Amino acid sequence: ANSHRLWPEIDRVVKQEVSMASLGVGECGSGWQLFAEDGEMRMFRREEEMDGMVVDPLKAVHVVKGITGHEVCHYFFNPQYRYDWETTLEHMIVLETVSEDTLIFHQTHKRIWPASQRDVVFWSHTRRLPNDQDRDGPDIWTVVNNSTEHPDHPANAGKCVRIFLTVCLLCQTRVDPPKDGAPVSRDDITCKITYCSVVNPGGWAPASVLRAVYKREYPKFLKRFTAYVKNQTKDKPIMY
Ligand SMILES: CCCCCc1ccc(-c2ccc(S(=O)(=O)CCO)cc2)cc1[C@H]1C[C@H]1c1ccccn1
Repeated sequence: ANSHRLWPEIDRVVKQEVSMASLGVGECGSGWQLFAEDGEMRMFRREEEMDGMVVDPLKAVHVVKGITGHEVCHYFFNPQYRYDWETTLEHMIVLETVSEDTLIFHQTHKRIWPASQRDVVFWSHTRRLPNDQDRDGPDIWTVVNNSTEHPDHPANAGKCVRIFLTVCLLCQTRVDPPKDGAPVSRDDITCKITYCSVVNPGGWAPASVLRAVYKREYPKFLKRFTAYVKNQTKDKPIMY
C-alpha cells in the first residue's frame, strides 16, 4: 500500500536496485571478478571493505529453463516456502504484513563458526515491472529485500549480531513458442535470473572466514533455490 510509512524508501530502493541489477557485469565498471561458475550460473563479486569489515557486493546471473520470473519471485518472496530452500535459516517470522506485496521479516541464521550468530530485519517487496525492450514480451519480476529497523527487534539486543543487507532478485522470462503452433509448454520458457546482494556482517568477522562462507553459501543457495522452483512448478500451469 503506497500509504505506508516505508513506501517512499521502498519505491526509491527498488528503482535503484533494479537499475543496478540490470547493468551487465561488464558495464557497472570493472572490479567484478568471477568467483564461481556452474553450468549456466556465474557468480561475481567485488572485494570491498567498510570499517575493516568485508562487505563484498555479489552479482549472480543464472539462466534456468522451464520456469518464469513470476514463479521465481513467488517462491522467493512468500514466507511459507522459505524453510524449504534457505539452508542457513534458523528462525523466520513475519513482523508486519504491510500489503500483499510487502512484508517485514526477522530472521536468525545458523551460527557459522568461529563468527557469532547473526540476525536480520528487512522489508521485502515484490513487483512486476514493464518490459521496456520487448513490449509484448512477458513482464520482468523482482523481489527487493532491504534491512530496516523494527521496535520489537532492536539491533544487537539479544545474542545475535545484527547484519545489514540489500538484496535484489531480478527475473526476465523468455518464451520461444513452438514452430508448429502447439501451445507453449515449460520446454519453451526460459528465465534469466540476476541476484545481487550486499551483506554487511554487522560485528567484526575475519575477512578470510567471511569470504570462505560467501564462496560456499551463495552458489549453494542459488542452485538449491532454482532447483526448488523447478520442482515445485513442474506439474503446475505456467504462472506468467
Ligand atoms: C559470519 C557470517 C555472517 C553472515 C551470515 C549470513 C546471514 C544472512 C544471509 C542472508 C540473509 C538473507 C538473504 S535473502 O536473499 O534475503 C533470502 C531470504 O533469506 C540472503 C542471505 C547470508 C549470510 C551469509 C552466510 C552467507 C549466506 C549466503 C547465501 C545464503 C545464505 N547465507
